[in-house]
Amino acid sequence: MERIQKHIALSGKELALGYFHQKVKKEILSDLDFALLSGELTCLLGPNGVGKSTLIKAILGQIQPWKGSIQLDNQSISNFSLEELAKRIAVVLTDPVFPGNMTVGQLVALGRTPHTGWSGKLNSDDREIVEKALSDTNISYLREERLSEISDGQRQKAMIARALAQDGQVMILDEPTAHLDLINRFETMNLLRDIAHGQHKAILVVTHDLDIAIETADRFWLLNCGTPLIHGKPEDLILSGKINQLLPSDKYRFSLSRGKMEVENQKLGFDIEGPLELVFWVEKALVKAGIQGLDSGVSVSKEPFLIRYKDQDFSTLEELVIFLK
Ligand SMILES: Nc1ncnc2c1ncn2[C@@H]1O[C@H](COP(=O)(O)OP(=O)(O)OP(=O)(O)O)[C@@H](O)[C@H]1O
Repeated sequence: MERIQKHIALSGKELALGYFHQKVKKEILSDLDFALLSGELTCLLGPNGVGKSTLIKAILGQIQPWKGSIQLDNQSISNFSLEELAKRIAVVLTDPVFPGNMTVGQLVALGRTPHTGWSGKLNSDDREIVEKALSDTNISYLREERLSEISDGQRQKAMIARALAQDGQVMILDEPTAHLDLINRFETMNLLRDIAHGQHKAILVVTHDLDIAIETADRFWLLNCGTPLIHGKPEDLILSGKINQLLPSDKYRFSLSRGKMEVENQKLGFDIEGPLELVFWVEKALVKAGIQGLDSGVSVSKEPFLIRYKDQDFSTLEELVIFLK
């Protein structure tokens, strides 16, 4: 099989990261290795407080590793000034503060700041890059709109356009879908994947949005307390069961057939017969209603949808639950 050699844009080796809290050393991440590949959308997932933002801060040069090193294009990031890093790594943080009266065009133009210096004066190349960033994110029509007068989804696209205008090889986004509805969450992540693939950028997204990440990411990094970073294609991590690393307890499980986390259902004291996909939802409704034991089984059929219990037919689960209670 031909092996495709991927370009490692950013890597970390044997990293130890942490903080001093009242002069006491508090190590958050130990012995951490990672490699962020160009041309891919990578999602970093892990529970609250595990150290995802801490890792991002280290990549951005805001905190220094206690041990190990981070390499950007095979050079230690400690060799780069913060200005140089800003030219190469664009970042989109969760709750950025920009004046509401700033226009989308002005925000995206700010992405050129690391290249223009203090003057902020754009030359024709800069203007072209800003226009391209607006058009790549499909928001050219918003150029003159004020940030306070556009939707959360549009503002997130504008933030991504600003990061694109920065024209770095690496883009890092901290929870870019946090305030968005389902469709905008998909759109944002699909846009990021298109950018990673089309412009060969290495994109790292910190997210708690497992469903959308499974649909869109090329690679997962799973971070958990005290264990090495697990990485791989989402589908490989699901099939190998490594995805369960994200689960806090046995109460939850990752359903292979449904592709998402589920609460482990208590075992019912009766049978439900019928097509599997219908049985699943009948079981869910009965468990939620606290119905665990019945005198006889339940059957469910499709077309017409009917639930039968003791010779009686119900056309909705609501009717069945009312009857059983
Ligand atoms: N400036 C700081 N000084 C001391 N401890 C800190 C500091 N910032 C974060 N921490 C601690 O580091 C740990 C990791 O925090 P971090 O914000 O990196 O987690 P996270 O994985 O990004 O969490 P979340 O998913 O909630 O955003 C937490 O225990 C936090 O309290």
